[in-house]
Amino acid sequence: MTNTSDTVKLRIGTRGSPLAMAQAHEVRDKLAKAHPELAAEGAIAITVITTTGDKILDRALSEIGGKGLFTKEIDDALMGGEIDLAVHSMKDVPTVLPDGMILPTILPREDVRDAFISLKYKSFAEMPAGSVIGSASLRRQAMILNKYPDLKVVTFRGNVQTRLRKLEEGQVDATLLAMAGLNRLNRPEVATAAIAEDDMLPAVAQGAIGITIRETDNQTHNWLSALNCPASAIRVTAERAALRALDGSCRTPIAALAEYLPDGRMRLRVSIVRPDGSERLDTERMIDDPDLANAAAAGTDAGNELKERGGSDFISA
Ligand SMILES: NCc1[nH]cc(CCC(=O)O)c1CC(=O)O
Repeated sequence: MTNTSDTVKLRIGTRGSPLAMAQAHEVRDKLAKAHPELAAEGAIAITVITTTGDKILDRALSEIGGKGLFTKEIDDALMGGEIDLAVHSMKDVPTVLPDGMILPTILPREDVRDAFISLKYKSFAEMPAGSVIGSASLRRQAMILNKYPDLKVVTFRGNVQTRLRKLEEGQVDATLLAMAGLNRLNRPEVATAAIAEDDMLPAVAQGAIGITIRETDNQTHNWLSALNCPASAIRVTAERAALRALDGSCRTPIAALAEYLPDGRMRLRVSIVRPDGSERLDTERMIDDPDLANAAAAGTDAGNELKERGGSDFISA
């Protein structure tokens, strides 16, 4: 008699979107490769969990409000013991984790840039005044309006297929997605161009995948240690510390990017933008000998500086 539940050694929880599924499979494959005891067919189960963010498709995420739109239901399954680890796009993970949960693993980070996608134009600069760009991200909308005040932005959600159809129908002239997502879906050709970080600073942790587990689960923790990328973890830690410092402000568009320089130092850039694009504040920190602790300290410091400079007016606008 074969009973699959006997053979399952590890249960991965994930959202069901094509991108989330690709990420979960990547983690399963890496674990199976690193640990012979997980390599047998069926040793790692993948459980799909629907989140609030997956159910509400007709509104901007900022409008639905609250934190953890893509994580809450998965957190509950993890803490309730229905799954042993959860794979997340770190961009969607709130900066404060529920009690008893840890984030021991960040995979090697993908391309951090946003993709410009249009059937008519090669870049924002080519677009005539009044052209319409669809995005559900307050950060992308605000960054576009800040740099190109003559362009129009509208709220626009959906997967790659839906967006391409809407572009073809002419509902919008361009849309944006993360390069990382397109690459993981094996659809890099969908990007008309990658937008340089200087032109559009990415979201905190864009392009990074993180894995959460129960704090007490040493078995899973040990299995995962082979998968962590320390450099990516330090970068994400710096950016998330900045976000956490600014957090009361969940409607303020925030962007941040930590990068290693050729000399080994880390450069952290953080920006906040008014939703209508009318004002933008930037700051930067250089981190010598970056590690998790000094990256977090630099991020907190940068976030606090912007919070102070922006004041309550900017932050809750
Ligand atoms: N919920 C949106 C989301 N969360 C993570 C990604 C992309 C992948 C990544 O940044 O790691 C996306 C889609 C997008 O912005 O295009």
